Amino acid sequence: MAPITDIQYYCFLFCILLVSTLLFRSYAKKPTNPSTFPPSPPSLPIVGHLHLIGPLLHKSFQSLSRQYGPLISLRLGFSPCIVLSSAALAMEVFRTHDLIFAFRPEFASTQFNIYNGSNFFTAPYGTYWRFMKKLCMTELLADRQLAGFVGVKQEEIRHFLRRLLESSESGKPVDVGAELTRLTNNIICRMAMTTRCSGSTYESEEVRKLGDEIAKLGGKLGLGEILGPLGKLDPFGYGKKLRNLIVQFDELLEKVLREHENDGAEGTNEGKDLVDILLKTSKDEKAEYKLTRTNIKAFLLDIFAGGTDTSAKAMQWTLAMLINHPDILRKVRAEIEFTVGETRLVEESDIHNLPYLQAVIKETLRLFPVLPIIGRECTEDCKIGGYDVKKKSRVLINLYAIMRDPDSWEDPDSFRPERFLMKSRENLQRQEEIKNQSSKFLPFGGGRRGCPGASHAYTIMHLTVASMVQCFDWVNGDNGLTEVSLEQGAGFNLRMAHPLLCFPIPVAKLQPLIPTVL
Ligand code: HEM
Repeated sequence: MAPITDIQYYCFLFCILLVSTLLFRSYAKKPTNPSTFPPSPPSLPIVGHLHLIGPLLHKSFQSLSRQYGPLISLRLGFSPCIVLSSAALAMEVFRTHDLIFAFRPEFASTQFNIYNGSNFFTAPYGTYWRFMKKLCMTELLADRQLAGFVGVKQEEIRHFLRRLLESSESGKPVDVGAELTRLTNNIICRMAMTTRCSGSTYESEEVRKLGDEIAKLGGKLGLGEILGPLGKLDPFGYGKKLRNLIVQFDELLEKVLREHENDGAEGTNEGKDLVDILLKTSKDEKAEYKLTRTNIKAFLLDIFAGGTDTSAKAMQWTLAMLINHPDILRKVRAEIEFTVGETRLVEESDIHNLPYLQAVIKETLRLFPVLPIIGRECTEDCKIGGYDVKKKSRVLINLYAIMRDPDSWEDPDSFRPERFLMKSRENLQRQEEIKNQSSKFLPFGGGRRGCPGASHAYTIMHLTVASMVQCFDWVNGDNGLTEVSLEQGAGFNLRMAHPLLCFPIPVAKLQPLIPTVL
């Protein structure tokens, strides 16, 4: 069958909506007391509010919330949802009602996942989720465990710098996004399984590619959500493709698990990778939850699909902002030069002495949260912002709007890393302001379902961006323009609309430090 175009896809979705909504409306009941429910913009009979939504969902939600308030009720085709766009309301979800909102909505696409029901990301709040969360925080993604991978991260960043240097020698621009994705994938892959794959890089490379494709297809399938239950019909076969990819992923992981089992995973966790820890836990008869083989593979899929592309995209935005703000790039470099000197490459242990670099990363995540919207579902009726929210409502939290809200942030659309810095002589009011940032700076979500990989993501972003700035000057490779286009691409992730192509120019005195052979 010839590949379908996006236009055909949208037309098809529209036709199905037209027919099915007419049927649905004849059965649907109106709420008994609509006035206590969140306000809703005027809707059309068939598409609901779809006509108000552009290709950038987070931006469309942001402009609707500016018009109708920070809590609105929408219907996107067949999908009703409540959209929340202020820090105060997010805190009601993450703090006041954290427990009843510790669930994720069920998406039609999950039925194409052969691990459905075993993933950590989508798991309902219950024994399995609590067990995995604890395992993440105390072992898998605990600082102690991550510290054991300092060498892996350093080595992979050296490889990355080497590749940049080779590109600069070839005179061709580098696709920065592709290189960063390769870097973050390689790091996660080695952390998860490479202690046993080091002899044959085939599995790790394949797992990396599949994880990447699965994440992309998952995003595409999300579009079918507007069909509601009809999305399950999988009109264009994306679901089938997704299932096939996960089956391939599964076969590779089986091989990796068997290799690990043959080598044995006894003793302490020291020097062990994530698969070792997961296998050891699955054999623990006294564990509060009996981890299955499918749980292990589903968790690995979660961290490949959710933990690599995210950091890579955030770093692309950071570099773009630094190219567009050369004065800020100079400050980051000066800080590195002052702290690290010019005789060695920056290391993980230097990061805590680089507050300005940290502020730059935070400011980028504030302006460009790579997961701009997060979904939660409540298990009980509750009140948010004084409005009634019904049990099982799908609540979408617009992190993008929250972190650009003029009521929370001064000059919200400007890139000003200084807002995250506190000087020792700062007045009390400013100290209080910085302390309060945690309730409105939410790139990793919040509450008990907040991202467990934040600490790892920060380390990778700090170290990589510091290395890129320390070793190279960056010139935009797009048609000789000085500034990088900050246009956002369509999709569920906040990505750049155009590939970030750049010429890395090595800083002469540091070039000899980039290893030629690793
Ligand atoms: C810049 C990088 C990253 C960003 C911006 C990010 C952001 C997020 C966000 C917004 C959520 C949803 C939180 C919520 O519902 O409140 C999330 C969940 C999650 N993230 Fe990340 N993430 C990043 C990197 C990572 C990494 C490196 C890993 C793993 C190594 C990871 C693993 C997860 C997992 C497993 C969940 C699901 C947690 C749950 O449902 O309990 N993330 N992330």
